[in-house]
Amino acid sequence: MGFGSVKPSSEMLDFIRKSGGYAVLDGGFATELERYGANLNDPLWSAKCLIDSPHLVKRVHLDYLEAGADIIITASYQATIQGFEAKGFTTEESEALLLKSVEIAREARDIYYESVGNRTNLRKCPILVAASVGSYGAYLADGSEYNGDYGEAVILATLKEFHRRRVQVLAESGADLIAFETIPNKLEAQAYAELLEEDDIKIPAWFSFTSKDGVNVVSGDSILECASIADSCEKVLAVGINCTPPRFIHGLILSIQKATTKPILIYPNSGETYDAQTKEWIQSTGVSDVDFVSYVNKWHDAGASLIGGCCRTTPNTIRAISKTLSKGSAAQPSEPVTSLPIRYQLVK
Ligand code: MET
Ligand SMILES: [Zn+2]
Repeated sequence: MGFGSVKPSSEMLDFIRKSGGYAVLDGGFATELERYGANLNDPLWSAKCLIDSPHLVKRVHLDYLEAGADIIITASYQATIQGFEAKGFTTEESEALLLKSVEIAREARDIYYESVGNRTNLRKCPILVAASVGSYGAYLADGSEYNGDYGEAVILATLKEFHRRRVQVLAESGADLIAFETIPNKLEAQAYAELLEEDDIKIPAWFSFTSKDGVNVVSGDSILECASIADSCEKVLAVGINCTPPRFIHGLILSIQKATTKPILIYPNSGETYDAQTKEWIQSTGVSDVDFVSYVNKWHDAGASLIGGCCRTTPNTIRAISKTLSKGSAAQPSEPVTSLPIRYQLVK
């Protein structure tokens, strides 16, 4: 199934409609890897497991699929060619590791489909694999993805150059879409939008920003301006917020709606705060799964249609979100989708 001349955002709306009015995203990926014993204290963070424990990456994808995720996000958040090269990998090996992140997610999806067997017919929609692209700040691994402060030396061209090859490789990887996650500022959103257009990227993308005050994105740039950049880019199929405390989500959904009619995605963290110095989450401020899930129908009613969790959320959170939305949603799938996952193809 190809997009033809149809806009990605309307294709996503169709996907959501077929899913019964919403789709469930997965939850914290690195969090789960750590729960399985992975040590992520490394500049590559979760991407380190692509090198030393791919079996855990597959396991975590499967856990989220079993918990009810309709869209799974690859372990490439902090996987960059520059980061792998710094570890001594060649450019070719680094690109192969990026591809591997998508291969593992696709394998997990195949295993899941096989495991549910005939019950696949009961699925409301195909499962999508979203190739994660974390921000430049995530590569720096100094916490600047949470303040968006890259200094004056980093200009639009720097960010485009930094991300270009990685985006090209992931676009040809067999993923269904690219998930630009935890975008901390306007400049990086602009860089992604220009790359998507100039490099004739053949798969669509979502733009997901991060906020720490519920008003602006973490750099202080206006969420309205950020969402407008996403709105203007035809290859962007959904716009939203991730890795942001649950208490800010409702207001941010209302703000994003002022800038775009594209589907809105939200996958908040647990509400705990990340300490970039100690590289630890401060536990005391978080909300429990029960509290988290109590917001979910409110977010859906406010207009979010793609809902999941980010750091410190778990398969239990996703299971609870899936259950809550299925109870709260009056809409039923309008038609069963029995085919294997669609591969989005943009034809210019
Ligand atoms: N998808 C990524 C993960 O769950 C997002 C991290 S946000 C810092 O690990
Ligand atoms: Zn996160």
